[in-house]
Parts: sequence; structure tokens; C-alpha cells
Amino acid sequence: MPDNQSVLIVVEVKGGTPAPAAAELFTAAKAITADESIFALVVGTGAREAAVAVGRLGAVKVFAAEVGQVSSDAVALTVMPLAANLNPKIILLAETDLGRDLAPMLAARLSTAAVTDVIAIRTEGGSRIFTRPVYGGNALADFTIDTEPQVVSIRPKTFAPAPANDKHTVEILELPAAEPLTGVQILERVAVKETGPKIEEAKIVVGGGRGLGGPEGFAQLQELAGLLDGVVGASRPPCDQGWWPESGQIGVTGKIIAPDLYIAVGISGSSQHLSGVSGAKTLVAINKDAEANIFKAAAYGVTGDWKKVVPALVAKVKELTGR
Ligand SMILES: Cc1cc2nc3c(=O)[nH]c(=O)nc-3n(C[C@H](O)[C@H](O)[C@H](O)COP(=O)(O)OP(=O)(O)OC[C@H]3O[C@@H](n4cnc5c(N)ncnc54)[C@H](O)[C@@H]3O)c2cc1C
Repeated sequence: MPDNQSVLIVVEVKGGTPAPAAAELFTAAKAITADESIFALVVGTGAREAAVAVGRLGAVKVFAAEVGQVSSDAVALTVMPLAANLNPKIILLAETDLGRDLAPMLAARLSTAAVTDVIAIRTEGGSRIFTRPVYGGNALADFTIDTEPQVVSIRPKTFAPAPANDKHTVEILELPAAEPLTGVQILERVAVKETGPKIEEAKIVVGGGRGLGGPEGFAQLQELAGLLDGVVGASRPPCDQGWWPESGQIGVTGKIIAPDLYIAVGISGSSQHLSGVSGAKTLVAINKDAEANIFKAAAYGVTGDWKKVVPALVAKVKELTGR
């Protein structure tokens, strides 16, 4: 049995491809423990295939569990016997739909505690301290967990992805997937139609808010985003109103994004929205209200009606790019 300095990373996989946040979890794990104490559980479809790629990120051993329908319940039941065997000090998950659900479930079943949506980890006086945003992103709070394993879900893009080492030899063990025990049954999965890059991975995002006044405004944002090879997203009101798909909502209850450039159009800059874009390298705001909170977060701002500003921006980008 490995010593209790070990870290167990849980990686979701679809069709043999590990979730993008997997490599980031390895960077977090390497900051906590030595490489020979890092273990990974790869769970989902094509787990065996993905286990090799995951192992190359730096795991000493990878456990692969083939699960057709990934649910937090099935993953928790797969992790539990593994945790009993490995006795890890910490279990790391990504703060995704699965991780958000899985972390508290796992902590309860392992009689320990979880901290979710972690954006920083540090050690002070021998205690590991986990920082996460609270009150809709208006404050940061520090947590410690006195019991083990400490269950921690990490916000995507918090850590840089660990590089893969193709020479790293990986021991892979296949695990039987657990059957969910609760009454929860997944009856159907409907894939969201996505064209172009995912909003969480896009380098340029153009976000539309209530100030657009209706779904028509989003067509203009799509034109701008298309010219910049970017993706369109939205604050919560346009998604609630059905002007833009819910899958494109940015913010504390939507997607957390960290693009190189975020252009916020007709968005006031609520804390719930801003906490989803705090990782953006450059924020540009277009708003007709010079006092709008979004300008406090913006590196560049245009005070004006988007109906005039966006077409002018589109025309300028066309002129500069020849598109
Ligand atoms: C628990 C909870 C969770 C939430 N989660 C989220 C979340 O994940 N994401 C999120 O976005 N919100 C979230 N919200 C909602 C949030 O509090 C705000 O209500 C929301 O972000 C406001 O969206 P908005 O900026 O588009 O709209 P508004 O606040 O109404 O702002 C519209 C802006 O458009 C500007 N405008 C109007 N017309 C024009 C024009 N012609 N040209 C230029 N500018 C114009 C206005 O000056 C204004 O600043 C949450 C709220 C709660 C309580």
C-alpha cells in the first residue's frame, strides 16, 4: 500500500478522450506531492484507451473503469473501494458538472469533507489551505479539512496543464465499474449542438447581455466572433429569456471562461457574471452607461449604444483582416 502522501486524481473520459482539465489536475497534484505518489482513476467511455494518455501526465499507476453512462453515483461507488485501498491524502476532481456533484457525495460516503470550486492551494503551518470564491465571487474564503481523504474540486483553468511525457511508463489496471445504487437513472442524453470551439476553451469570447434587447442582437455578435475566430456567450438574462442557449451562459451558475480576450456587450458587470470571466486576460466592455460596473473590470471600454459600436467594430475588423 502506498504511503498516505498519495493523491488520487479522478478523470472523466468520453470516447477515449480525457476531459481537458485532467492535465491541470496533475499540475495541482505535483504541487502537493511527489510524482511517485500520484494515482489516477480514469472513468467513462474509452477509459482503457485514455489511461495511457493520462498516465503520461505523471501518474505512477492509472486505474481504468469503463462506464457507459457516467453518473456521479457510479463514479463515487467506483472511487470508494479504490480510496479504501490507496488511502490517499487527497482526492482531486475538476469543478465540472460531474465534479460539482461528485465531490460532496464522495466526501459524505467517505466520512470526510469537500471543498469545491478551489482556485488556489497553499500550505501554512503544516495545514493545506484551499481558497474558493464565496458570495457570488465578491469574497474569497480559505478552508482546511481536518479529515482524510480531503476531497477537492478545482476550477478549470486555475492551473496550467501539466506537459505529457511520452517516455513515462504507466502501469494500468482495469477496474470493474460500479452500478449506481440510488434511484437515479439516466434515461436519455441530448447532445448540445456545438459548432467551433467550446466556450471554456475559446481564446476569444464575445458575450451578450440584456442590453442587446432581444435575440436579434446575437446575430451581430456572431458575425463579430466569427471574424475573430471566437465564440459567443451570454450573461444569464439572455439565456433565461431564450435569446441564447443556456449552455452558453457565463458566470457563477454558468461556464467559467479564461479567454485571451473577452468582449462584453450590453452587460452591466454583476459579481455573478464577473466571477465567470475573472480569468480573461483582457476584458473589453461596450455599454451605453458610463457608470456600469463592467468598466471597473475592463482594460478597454467603449461608452455607447452597441447598435452603433458593434457594426463599426465589425467593419474595422473586416478592413484590418481583409475578411
Ligand atoms: C444565485 C444567482 C446566480 C446568478 N448567476 C449568474 C451567472 O452565472 N451569470 C450571469 O451573467 N448572471 C448571473 N446572475 C444574474 C446577475 O445577478 C445579473 O442579474 C446578471 O448578470 C445581469 O445580466 P446583464 O448584465 O446582461 O443585465 P443587466 O444588469 O440588466 O445589464 C444590462 C446592461 O446593458 C446596458 N445596455 C442597455 N442597452 C444598451 C445598449 N443599447 N448598448 C449598450 N449597452 C446597453 C445597460 O447599461 C446595462 O449595464 C445570477 C444571480 C443570482 C441571484
